[in-house]
Amino acid sequence: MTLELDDLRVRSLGECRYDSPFAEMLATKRTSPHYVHEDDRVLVDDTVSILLSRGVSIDELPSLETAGPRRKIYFDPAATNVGIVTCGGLCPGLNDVIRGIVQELTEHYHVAHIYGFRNGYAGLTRRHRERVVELDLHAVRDINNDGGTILGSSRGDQDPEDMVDTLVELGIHVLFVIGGDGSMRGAMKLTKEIDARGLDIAVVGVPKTIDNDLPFTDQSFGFQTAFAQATEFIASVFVESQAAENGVGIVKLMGRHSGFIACYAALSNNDADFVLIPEVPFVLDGPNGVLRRVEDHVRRHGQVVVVVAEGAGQDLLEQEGRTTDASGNTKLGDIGLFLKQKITDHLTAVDLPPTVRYLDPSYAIRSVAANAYDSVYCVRLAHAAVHAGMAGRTETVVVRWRRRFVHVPMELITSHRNQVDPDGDLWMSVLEATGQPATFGA
Ligand SMILES: Nc1ncnc2c1ncn2[C@@H]1O[C@H](COP(=O)(O)OP(=O)(O)OP(=O)(O)O)[C@@H](O)[C@H]1O
Ligand SMILES: O=P(O)(O)OC[C@H]1O[C@](O)(CO)[C@@H](O)[C@@H]1O
Ligand SMILES: [Mg+2]
Repeated sequence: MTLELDDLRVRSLGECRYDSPFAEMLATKRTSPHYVHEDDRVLVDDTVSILLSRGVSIDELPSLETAGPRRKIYFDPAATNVGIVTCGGLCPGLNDVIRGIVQELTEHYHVAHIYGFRNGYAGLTRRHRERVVELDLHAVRDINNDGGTILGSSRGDQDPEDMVDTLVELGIHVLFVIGGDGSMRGAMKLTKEIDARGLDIAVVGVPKTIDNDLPFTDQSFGFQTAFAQATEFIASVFVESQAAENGVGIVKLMGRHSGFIACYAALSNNDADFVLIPEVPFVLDGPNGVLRRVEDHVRRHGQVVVVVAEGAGQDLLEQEGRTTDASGNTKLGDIGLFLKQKITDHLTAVDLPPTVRYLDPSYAIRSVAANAYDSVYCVRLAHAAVHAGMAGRTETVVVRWRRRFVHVPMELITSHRNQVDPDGDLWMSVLEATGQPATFGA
C-alpha cells in the first residue's frame, strides 16, 4: 500500500496551551523500548524488505503519531464538557471503554461534565436529546462486569446537522465515538459539519469490531473474547460429531467480510477440519470441491467439523432480493444452513447418512463481558482516547499498532478492510492445523 507521511498526519484543533495533569510525570521521559515519547513516531512497517522498498530516507518513512498523555493540552479541563456514544453492533469491552474514559476524565483531568448519548447516533438527534445521561464514577463503577453497552447502540442514518445542534446545545468540546467503520464514517460527517460551522469540537474514535476488520490495528478490542466464546461451540460440535455415526459438526461464526473469528477459533482447539472464510473462495462440487473433501474425511475418520464464517461462499447463494440493514450494510445469505443442507444431501447420496449438529452461536459470542485481556486493552485504549481528545486531536482514532498505541486519521481507518490474507501466515497456520487443501476446486 502506498502511504505518504501526509496521509498519516492527524488533525489538531490548535496549539496546546494548558498544562496537562501529566506534565510532571512526563518531564523526564524519553523514548525507550517501553515508551514512545510524544515527539517521536512509530513506523508503519516492520520488516527490512518493506522498509527498503519504500525507497525514502528514515524520516520520510510512513510513521504514526504516538498516543498517550501530552505535557500540554488544548482544552482547559475545568471548562470542558465531554460526550460519549457507542454505535453499531455489540462487542465485548464496550462498557470497559466507557468506564475507562469516564474514570480518566474524572480522576485525572477533572472535566466539568461527561454526557452519555443513548442508543448510538440516534441519541444525538433532537428527537432523543432528552435521553442524554450524565456519567460519573458511580454510574460506571462496575459496568465492566456486563456485556453490551450501558449507553445502548443502534444502526441507521442520522442527520449530521441535527447531531451537531445537540453538541452545541450541551456545550460539548470532545465527543468520543466508540464504533466500527460505519460509525467512523458517521464521525467524519460530524467533523465536516463542525468545521463548516467553525466550531471548536474534537471528535475522537475508539475503533470497535468483533470481526477484526479495521486496518491499522493489531487486533480490535473484544475480538479475543469473541473468538474464545466461539471456541466453546466448536468444541461442542466436535464432541457431538465424535459420538455419532458419520457425525458432522458445523459452526457458523460472525465475520461479514473477514474470517478472523473463524480462523482464530478454529486454531484455538484444533477441532476443526475445514475452515471456510470470505477471503478464500471455494466450490462445493467436483472431485476437489468441499463436499467430496468432507466425504473423504468422514470415510477416513468417521466424523468431520466445519467452521464457516457468515460471509464465506456468498457467491454460491441466490443473490436475488439481497437487502441492506438500517446502516446500509448488505444482509448476507445464510451460508451455514446452505452448507448444512448440501453436506446432508451429499453424504446421504453417497451412502454415509450423517448425523448433523449445526450451531450458529451468532450474538452469543459478542454479547458477553470482556475477558481479562480485553479489559486491559480497553482501558488502555480509553486512556489513549482521552489524552488525544484533551490534546485537541480530531477526526482521529486511537489504535494499537505493532504493540504501540498510536493515532490514526479516521479517513485511513475507513479506507479499506483488514482481511485474512490467503498468502499470509495466519491462513497458512489454519491450513497446517486443519490439513484442508489450500484451494477447493479445479
Ligand atoms: N457513510 C456513513 N455516513 C454517515 N453515517 C454512517 C455511515 N455509515 C454508517 N453510518 C452510521 O454509523 C452508525 C454505525 O454504523 P454501522 O451500523 O454500519 O456499524 P459499524 O459502526 O460499522 O459497526 P459494526 O460494523 O462493527 O457493527 C449508524 O448509525 C450508521 O447510520
Ligand atoms: O447486529 P446485527 O445488525 O444483527 O448485525 C450483525 C453483524 O454485526 C457484526 O457483529 C459486526 O458488528 C457482524 O459480525 C454481524 O454480521
Ligand atoms: Mg461495520
